[in-house]
Amino acid sequence: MSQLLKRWNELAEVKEELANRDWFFGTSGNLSIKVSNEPLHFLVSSSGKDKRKKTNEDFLLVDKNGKQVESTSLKPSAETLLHQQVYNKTNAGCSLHIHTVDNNVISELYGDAGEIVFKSQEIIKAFGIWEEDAEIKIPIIYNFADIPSLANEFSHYVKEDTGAVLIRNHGITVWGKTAFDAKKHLEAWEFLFSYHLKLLSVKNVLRTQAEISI
Ligand SMILES: CSC[C@@H](O)[C@@H](O)C(=O)COP(=O)(O)O
Ligand SMILES: [Zn+2]
Repeated sequence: MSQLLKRWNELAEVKEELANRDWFFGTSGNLSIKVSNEPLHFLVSSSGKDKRKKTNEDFLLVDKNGKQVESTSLKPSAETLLHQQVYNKTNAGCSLHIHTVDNNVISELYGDAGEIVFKSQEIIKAFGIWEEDAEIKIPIIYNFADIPSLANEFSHYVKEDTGAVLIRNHGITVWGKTAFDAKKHLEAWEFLFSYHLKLLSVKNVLRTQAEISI
């Protein structure tokens, strides 16, 4: 099997899993996977498609400048520039972007602080951090409508082969050495966001109940 087909199948499998989690609301989200280093070529999702559907037009091959390698009527994701930053600046092999209600709410709650820190959660081990009471933080950047400005802001946080950035009221982009790593990190981040929001809302209910019973 060619490297291209292998990577296509790998990305298609990840896309299907994220779709099964219902993480592609209203055509949002995009995915990419590196196919070769020299020249740098990666598969990226086609723009504007319903990512829950599986078709043979789901991805197209682009180069380090985000240009189609072969002539096609398909348009690369509107956010291809962010994926380019990942492959041009690191040795990552896969980059995933999704919009969820939880990641949007977290980004709005902590957007002014510019980051959110999580600690003492077992799932932090999914990021390869094994110390007791470990901390992990994710930066939150402004959602520039102009994609080159967004990609420029995003690039300040693209330093290692794995990482993640929250874009305020937009979504999360996670990258990793492999598709397996990127998906694992994405799931761990969404777990942390969901846990945190649930904890805040339960605490709020308990506080209200305590106030009523005074
Ligand atoms: C309809 S979601 C908004 C889009 O502008 C974008 O943020 C997104 O995630 C999907 O864009 P796409 O061009 O399909 O990759
Ligand atoms: Zn998006």
